[in-house]
Amino acid sequence: MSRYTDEFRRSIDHPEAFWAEQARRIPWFKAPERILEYDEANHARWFADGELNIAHAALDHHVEQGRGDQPALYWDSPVTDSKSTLTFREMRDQVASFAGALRDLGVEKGDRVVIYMPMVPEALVAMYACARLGAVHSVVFGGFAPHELAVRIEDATPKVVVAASCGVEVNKVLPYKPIVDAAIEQSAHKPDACVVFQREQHVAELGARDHDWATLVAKAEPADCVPVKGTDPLYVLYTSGTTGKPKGVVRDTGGYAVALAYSMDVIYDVEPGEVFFSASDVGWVVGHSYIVYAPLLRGATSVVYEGKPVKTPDAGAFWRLIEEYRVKSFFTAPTAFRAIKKEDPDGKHLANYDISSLKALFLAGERLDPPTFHWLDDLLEVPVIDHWWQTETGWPIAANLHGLEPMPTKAGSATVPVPGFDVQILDREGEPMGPMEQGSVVIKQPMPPGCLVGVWGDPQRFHAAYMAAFPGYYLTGDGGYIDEDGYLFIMGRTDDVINVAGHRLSTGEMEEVVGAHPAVAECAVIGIHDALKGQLPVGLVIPKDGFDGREVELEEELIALVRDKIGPIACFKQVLVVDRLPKTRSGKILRKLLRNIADGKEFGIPSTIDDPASLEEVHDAMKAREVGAAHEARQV
Ligand SMILES: CCC(=O)SCCNC(=O)CCNC(=O)[C@H](O)C(C)(C)COP(=O)(O)OP(=O)(O)OC[C@H]1O[C@@H](n2cnc3c(N)ncnc32)[C@H](O)[C@@H]1OP(=O)(O)O
Repeated sequence: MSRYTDEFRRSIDHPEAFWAEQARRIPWFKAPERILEYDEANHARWFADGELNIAHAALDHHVEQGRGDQPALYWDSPVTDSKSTLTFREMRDQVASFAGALRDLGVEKGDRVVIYMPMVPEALVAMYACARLGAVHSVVFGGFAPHELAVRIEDATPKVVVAASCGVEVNKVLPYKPIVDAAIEQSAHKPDACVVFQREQHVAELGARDHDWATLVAKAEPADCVPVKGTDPLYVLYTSGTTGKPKGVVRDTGGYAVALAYSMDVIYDVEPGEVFFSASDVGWVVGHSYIVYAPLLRGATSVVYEGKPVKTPDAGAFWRLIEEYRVKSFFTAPTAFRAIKKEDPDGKHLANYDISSLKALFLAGERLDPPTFHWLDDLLEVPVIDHWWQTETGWPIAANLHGLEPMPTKAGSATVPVPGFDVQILDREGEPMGPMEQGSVVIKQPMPPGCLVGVWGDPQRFHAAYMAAFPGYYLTGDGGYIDEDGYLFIMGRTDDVINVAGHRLSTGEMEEVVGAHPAVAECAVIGIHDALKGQLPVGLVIPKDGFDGREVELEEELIALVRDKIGPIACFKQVLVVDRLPKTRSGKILRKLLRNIADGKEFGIPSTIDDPASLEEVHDAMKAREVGAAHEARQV
């Protein structure tokens, strides 16, 4: 039996024994004795009686073990022309001081703190400071508009909001304070206080509710780590669902710490003292798991990068970082390499750098398309590893287990299920499917440690969204198949969630925004293939009777509305005005068919269609506006 097969079987056949063993990777205050339990809704709960603090495990513990002078973070910010290093000791001390400042504002165990910050070390300090107090952080990505921030503030009801005065994009400074103020204005819940970390690129004006980070910290006493239970929440991270309201994914503390520590070993193969670089953002789950928590838990150094793959200053940026910080494992989204490939198709920048420290490249956040895989595989002398996971799972579901038993790669496959994840493919009736048969990708209960334990404040939604479709299984929302060798192929979402540049977005939410425009009678937003960003949203709208404005103006207004309500990362840039939308006789818009047309695929006219002519009209409109590859679509 291979090492992988042995480990995987043990994790599935004897989960309690397997995870009790992995739990020894963590310095608990009180080691767990109750390893796996089920709550009243029959969902797994891990390490319920264990006591720990993840800030202690990731910082204080390493200082106590003699790593105090080792860098915990390398911050590299080409957009502000700055760099700095924080050792484990400095990081622990900054976290303890900021935790003291939060405590002075009344933050206690279980309170929520919303964090709206760019890729600066203080974002990580704020997250760890919450963890130190046992408070629950909820980080919101800086590319979200005030409305999105407001929805999250209203749902999480934080006592305090922590923000930076600004974010810095390639060539623009984005003041954050007006966004935070507008969000608090829109939210029914008002936090007691807002702490602002002032950046020199833009200093924010502070109001009555606001506190300056530096002033607060200067007078705060450092706070000790508050012991929390293994099952106590560490954070809430919102993710797009099929409806307008995002879901607050709740992560526990003990299971998450154990899963991350395990993954750093068996998947990413990073040892204490080595350097891990994840080019993402603290606002996404990749940032939470593999910029903030996992590297430091492992005693490794994390690179915090405030820049882009291209234009900061060029397509050699990642290679420069790998050389400069002697990065061993590097993780990013495929879209980042598509951007590099576009600017530097022959990979010429690579020749300027010594990347011999790099032992593996990991990609996730969206499907690694075979052309990008082959481009990287030809360019690099290290394994190019696609792996698949979700905000909900917090760590990889399927991967090539580089630290356990590297396997041959297959383009388009995330390789094999990670130990702990009993991945299965089910048909519509919930029956298991055979090799090569495509169906719903599900995970048989119990989910391993580290996965979501609920939707914040909404147990019903947790059950309905993930557990109800196939009792006994977690519904991933992705479709795919397993081949004869046990390799998993993820083919895309089975719902209306789209992936734009590695950002998971809801077309349903965009439809709510577009449909709220006074001139719009009906609309559909579909995700179409895009060579750079993976997918892009396109709107199709039917104006209200009597609409006498100009279509081009309506399009501009709708684009501005989505940018204003959701944010620039929605990349909503094209709207078609049509007379009718193809629907079934029961009134359901035929979105899959619309997607197929926009993607240039062959399409048939379904027998359930209400009015076949509507399809031809939309196809003509798409061709006229050069939407995607609609000109290649053929009716069969
Ligand atoms: C495995 C579990 C997961 O899936 S977790 C999610 C993993 N996903 C990721 O890590 C995301 C990967 N994508 C990226 O890092 C970026 O898209 C990369 C590839 C770097 C490209 O960035 P960029 O050129 O800015 O394009 P974009 O599509 O991201 O941005 C579109 C517009 O939004 C803006 N934006 C972006 N980030 C911010 C931010 N933090 N604050 C404010 N605005 C932001 C961009 O400037 C851009 O705006 P504009 O439309 O040009 O005005």
